[in-house]
Order: sequence, then C-alpha cells, then structure tokens
Amino acid sequence: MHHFDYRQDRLYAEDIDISALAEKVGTPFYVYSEATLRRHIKVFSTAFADTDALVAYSVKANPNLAVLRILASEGAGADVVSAGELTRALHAGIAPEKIVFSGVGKTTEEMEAALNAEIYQFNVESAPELEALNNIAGDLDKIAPVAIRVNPDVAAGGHDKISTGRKEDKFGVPWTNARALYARAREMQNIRIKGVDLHIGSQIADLAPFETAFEKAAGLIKDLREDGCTIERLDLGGGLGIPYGAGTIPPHPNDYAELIKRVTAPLDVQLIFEPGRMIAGNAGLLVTKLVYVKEGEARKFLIVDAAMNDLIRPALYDAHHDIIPVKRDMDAVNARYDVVGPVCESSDYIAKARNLPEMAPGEYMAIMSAGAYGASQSSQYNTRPLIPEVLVNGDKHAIIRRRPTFDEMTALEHYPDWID
Ligand SMILES: Cc1ncc(COP(=O)(O)O)c(C=O)c1O
Ligand SMILES: N[C@@H](CCCC[NH3+])C(=O)O
Repeated sequence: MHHFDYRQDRLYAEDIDISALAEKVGTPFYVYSEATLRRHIKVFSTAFADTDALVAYSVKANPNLAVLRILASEGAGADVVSAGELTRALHAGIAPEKIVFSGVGKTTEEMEAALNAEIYQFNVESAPELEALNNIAGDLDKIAPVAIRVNPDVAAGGHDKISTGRKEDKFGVPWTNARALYARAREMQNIRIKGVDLHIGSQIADLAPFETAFEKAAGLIKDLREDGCTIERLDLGGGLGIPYGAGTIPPHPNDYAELIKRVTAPLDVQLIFEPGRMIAGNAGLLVTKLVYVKEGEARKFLIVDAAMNDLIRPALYDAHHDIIPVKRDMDAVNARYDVVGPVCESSDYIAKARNLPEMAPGEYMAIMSAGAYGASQSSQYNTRPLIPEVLVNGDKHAIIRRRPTFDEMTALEHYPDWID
C-alpha cells in the first residue's frame, strides 16, 4: 500500500491533495506520511519480533520532534550522535533505557548529559574516548555501559561519502586493536562492557557486505569471550538501503533479518539496530514549484524553488531522487531537463538530464524519497528560510515545523556596539 499516490491524476499524501496543501502552506515544503512512518518501523520491528532486539531509530535521518514521538509510540528507541539529538529523543518521550549514543567526537558535556540521563549504551569509537568516558563517569560517580564500535574494514554503502566501515574511514576502533582495547576497558572502574558495535555505511543495497561484517563481529565476540569479557549485546548499526526509483532494489528487512538471525543465533546476544533511512526516507517528499523554464545553450533547465540548502543529497552524493508532477498530464510531451534551484552554486541541482513532462511555471513537482537526510541536512544558505515540514494523517495535516520569519532567521545575530 502506497501512501503517496495519484487519484485522478492528482498526487495525494494519504488523503490530502498535495496541490491544495501547497496552496495553503506555500512551497517549498516537506510532507511526511504518518502511516508510512508507522508501517516502516513496524516492518523492521516485526522482522525481529521473535528476538529481544532494540530498534534504536537513527535520529539524524529525520529528527523532527513529531516524527520521534510517532516512532516512540511504536516502541522505538533512538540512536543519537550529539547532546542535541539526545535532548530531542528524551523530549519526544523516548526512554533513556532505549537510547544509544554513537559518534567519534563526544565531548565532556555530551558524555555528562548522557550519563546523567542514564542512557542504555555508549558506542565508544576510540581509545582516548574510552579513557575520557571512564574519567567523566568517575567524576559523576556513574558506571558507563559501553559497546566498542569496531571497524571491520568492509566496503559498503551507496557512495564513497557514506561508507563508514573501511580502515581509511574515521569510524570505529581498528579491527587489529579491538581485543586490546576491550582488555583495557575491563580494567576501568567506571566502564561496564556490554557489547560490540559496528555500522558499516548507509544506503547499502545488497546483503553481502553486511554478511561479511557481521560474521567478523561474531568471530570477535567469540574471541572476546575467550579473553574473559562478558558480551551481552551486539549493535549492528543501520545502513539498510531503500529504493530511490532508479538503480537496484535493496533487500527487504525480512531477508536482512534472516541473514542476521543465521549469523548471530549461536551468540546469544541482544541485538540492537540503528535504522534511519529505512524508516524515514520513503515516508517523505519535498514539494516544489516551477519558477522558470530556461533554455540554455547546451541544456534545458527547470528552475524550481527548492534548492541544495533544502535537499543537499544530489549535490553531496550525486544522489538520485525521482521527480514527479503533482498534477499529472498523461498526454504531456517529455523532454530532458536539469532540475536546478535558485542557489548560487553550480552544484545546486536536484536532477541532471532527467526525462520529465513539459510543465509551466507555477506547477508543482514532488521530489520523492526525501524523508531522510532531507530536512535534517538543510541550511539557511543564501538566507533562504528553513522550509516547513508537514505531517499528514489520513485527511488531517499539521505543520510540524513552520517557516521562520526573517527576524527569527537573524535572531542570533547582533551589530557590534562600535558600529553605528
Ligand atoms: C552510527 C550510525 N548509526 C546509524 C546510522 C543510520 O544509517 P541509515 O540511515 O543508513 O540506516 C548512521 C548513518 O549512516 C550512523 O552513522
Ligand atoms: N546523510 C547521508 C547518509 C549518511 C548517514 C549518516 N551516517 C545521506 O543522505 O545519504
């Protein structure tokens, strides 16, 4: 069942006519389907329902408080990477005992906040971080529950810039140092080893790299247990890809689950997952308006009112997002266009050389699969306001983040007193 679909050639988000919504909210804006968010978290959780797995939604994918609250109501935990994300997760009602904290650069203040909140697990990414966490926990008279994130040196991920598990990546502890670091951790007064963690990349479209990495992790757990470590948990990170319209179709969560259960069954560990894109990506789209059709010397451009500051994935990762008209005309003639925004950068594009129906200025388009790493990676570059996020539930909608005013956009700025 699709929650973004045409009815009589008009695109709907659940039971909401997107053209009518665009007239009301003004473009550009994000629309999320609550039913899709709920369906995705359920599909993932159900695949592991026969285990005691913790599904810790990766907040960075889409950190809107309403999105977090919806996922919390489905029982999800959270994977956070900053004090800000931790605060969001707690604010939205996610229990601290379902929160894991990842990231290579946790600061003293962030560790203190997470220790005071009594989160479930710190995913520690280096030896100096482990020392710091032990000291800070000692100062607070707390015990930090820890998994060490290991780097299995496996290539995976939809793009060089989103691979995280190769030895040249900054993430995780080098495989060859892992056992020694666990041995060191065991000596630390304020560290309690709970498990092993890894996350090898994002938008991973086949199971093979997962299998290689997870087999390695299983081997490490056996070695660590031989060394006398108690390993109760295995955090497998996120990374499962989603269909973006073009290219390969990633594996279904059920197949991913089957592989994982096969590899981890002998280990008797609690599994932890940190899915982000898989939950939010296809639950959202970005609605934009055609401003001008420009005939260049070499290309035709559709200049739209959404730009790289709203959705940076094409500029950053050459990512493909399907683009479809909000009002479909089955008889329209197609042509090849670059779809670009108004930002003053050549990398400000949404699509290159894309076959699209001819459209007139004022018409709306939907940029698909934009629910993850869309709003969360947006900025005010070119002093363009952050765009609204709208949540749809059946025939209801709510603006879950509104467009700021100019005064709000500049509220943190001040003229120094020595300038008149
Ligand atoms: C540590 C960690 N966990 C989870 C995720 C979520 O990944 P994805 O959105 O690909 O599921 C990321 C981002 O890649 C991450 O860095
Ligand atoms: N932000 C990326 C993926 C990286 C995820 C964070 N580790 C994307 O849009 O595809």
